Amino acid sequence: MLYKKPKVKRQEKVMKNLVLIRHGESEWNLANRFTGWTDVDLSEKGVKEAKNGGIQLKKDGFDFDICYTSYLKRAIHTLNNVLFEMDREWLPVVKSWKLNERHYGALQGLNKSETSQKYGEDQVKIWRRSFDIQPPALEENDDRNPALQEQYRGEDRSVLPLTESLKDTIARVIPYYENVILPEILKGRRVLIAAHGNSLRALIMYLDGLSEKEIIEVNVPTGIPLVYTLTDDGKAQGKRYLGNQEEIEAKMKAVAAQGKAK
Ligand SMILES: O=C(O)[C@@H](CO)OP(=O)(O)O
Repeated sequence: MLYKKPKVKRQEKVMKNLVLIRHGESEWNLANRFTGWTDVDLSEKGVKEAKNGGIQLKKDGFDFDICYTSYLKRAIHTLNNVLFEMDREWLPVVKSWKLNERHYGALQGLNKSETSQKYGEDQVKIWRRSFDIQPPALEENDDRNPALQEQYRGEDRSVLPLTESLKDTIARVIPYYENVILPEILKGRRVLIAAHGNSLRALIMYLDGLSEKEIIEVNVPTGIPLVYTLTDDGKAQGKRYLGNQEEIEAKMKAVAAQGKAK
């Protein structure tokens, strides 16, 4: 018999992975300074964390077709180190300032503990983790105004921030995700996003459908791959951090504690 009727298989929902990674420890994470759009590099430990992230992804059998990152070198260098360890430096990488860290306004450069000693831990937690309260803004004529920086020279000045709340960050991260990244995922491309504590919190809030209260307690550890399982239409089904869960828990607590007066 030449033709055998194929057995009909039950149609299974195709699951897709989306991997997020926060940059490794930066020089200003190490110095415990508010960073935002300040373009500081990774610390030595941060480079190791990024490399370990890549080693872990490779060990767990992950592969990607396209990567996204911000305009800030701590995220770009993290992605480069991950891709180096995976022998995937040839992958296409798309950069956008829409994935930048939340703009921390006039707090940028200040030490988080000293700021807590001066203004109180409660105020610092509001600045760090409230949903819609902006830190004090930069002056227009401040050198740190993105409108005066080369990286943003192609942008309409009116869309560039002088400070941002998480809500403001969501207003740029999520449209970028929905309009640029999600269509690639839906086409079946395996996506890796290397970004920042608060631009990833914006994405996590959206993917997990968290409330304004729930997102307050979410802290993203540096250099640890976060794997989302998505349904074939892009809805998040679950997520997990790769690696030693106790270490990851300790890293999240350390991020939360950065605002302590000590
Ligand atoms: O300083 C920053 O830009 C961010 C990330 O490092 O800090 P925080 O965790 O305080 O929001």
